[in-house]
Amino acid sequence: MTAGTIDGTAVSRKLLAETAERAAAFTEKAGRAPCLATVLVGHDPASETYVKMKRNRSRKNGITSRAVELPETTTTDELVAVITELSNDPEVDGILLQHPVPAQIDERAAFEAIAPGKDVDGVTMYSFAAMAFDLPGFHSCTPGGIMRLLDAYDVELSGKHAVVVGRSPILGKPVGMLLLNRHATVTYCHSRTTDLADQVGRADVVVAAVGKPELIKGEWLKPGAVVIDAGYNPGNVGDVEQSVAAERASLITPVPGGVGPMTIAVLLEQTVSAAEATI
Ligand SMILES: Nc1nc(=O)c2c([nH]1)NC[C@@H]1CN(c3ccc(C(=O)N[C@@H](CCC(=O)O)C(=O)O)cc3)C=[N+]21
Repeated sequence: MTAGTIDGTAVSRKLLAETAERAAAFTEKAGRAPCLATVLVGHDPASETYVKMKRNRSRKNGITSRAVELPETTTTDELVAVITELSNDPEVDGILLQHPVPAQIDERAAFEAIAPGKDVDGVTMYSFAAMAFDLPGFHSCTPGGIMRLLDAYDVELSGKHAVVVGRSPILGKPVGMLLLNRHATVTYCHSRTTDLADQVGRADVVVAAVGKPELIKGEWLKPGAVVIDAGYNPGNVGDVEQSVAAERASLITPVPGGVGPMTIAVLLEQTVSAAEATI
C-alpha cells in the first residue's frame, strides 16, 4: 500500500480563508481588527522563525499582531507581569507565549497569567479542563489542528485504537483527550514505555508527538494505519520514518506541509473567535 497524503497546507488554506472572512466582518462591526499578542522570550532561532510565521500569517488574514520580545534573562515575575498586562488590555484578543521559555522561568506560572478568554493557544489549565470535559473552549493549537485534519479526511475514530506517542502538556496529553472525546480507545506511550513498537503496531491511528527525529519506524505500523506526524525537529524532520511509513500507512501527514500549517490556522481562527466574543 502507498499512503495517501494528508495535505495540511490545503486544509489550512481553507480554514485561513474562512478565518480571514470572519476577521473582516469583525473589523467592520467593531471598528478594529482582531489582535493577537505574541510573546517571545530569548533568541531561540526556531522560536523566532515560528513567531515570525504566526505574525506574517496574522497580517495576511486581517489580524493585527502585537509583538512582545523579552530578553533571555527575564524572570518569572517579569514575564507574568507582561502577560497580566496583555490579559487586561482591551485591545488584545489573544495571547501566545511561545514555548519553550528559558529554564529559569516557571512556564506554567506564565501560561496561567493568560486570561482564559484570551487563551487562543489553549495552554492554560482552564483550556485543558475544557478539552478534558469536552466543553466549549479553546483547543491547544496543534491538537486542534490534528483533529481538523482527521475530520477533513473522514478518518473514523469511534472504536478505533489511537496510540499517542508523547505526553507533553500542550500536545500529547491534550490530543489524547480530544481523541477520547471522539470515542477512540487511547493509549499513551512515552519515554518509560517498554514496548513502543508493539503498541504502535496495534494502532489504527498513530499520533507521533515527541520531538525525536524518526523515532517511529515504518515497519512497526499496522498496514493501513493513519499516521499523524506532529514532531517538530530541526531541519523539518518528523518523528516518523516517513519513507517506510508511507509504504504501510493508508494516510500520512508529511513534514513539512502536514500538522505545522494547521497549528497556525487554528491559532488564528481561535483569535477571531476570542475577538467575536468581545462584541
Ligand atoms: N505556545 C506554543 N504554541 C505552539 O503552537 C508552539 C509553540 N509554543 N512552540 C513551538 C511549536 C511548534 N509550532 C509550529 C508551528 C507551525 C509550524 C509550521 O507551520 N511548519 C511548517 C514548515 C515551516 C518551515 O518551513 O520551517 C510545516 O510543517 O509545513 C511548525 C511548528 C508551534 N508551536
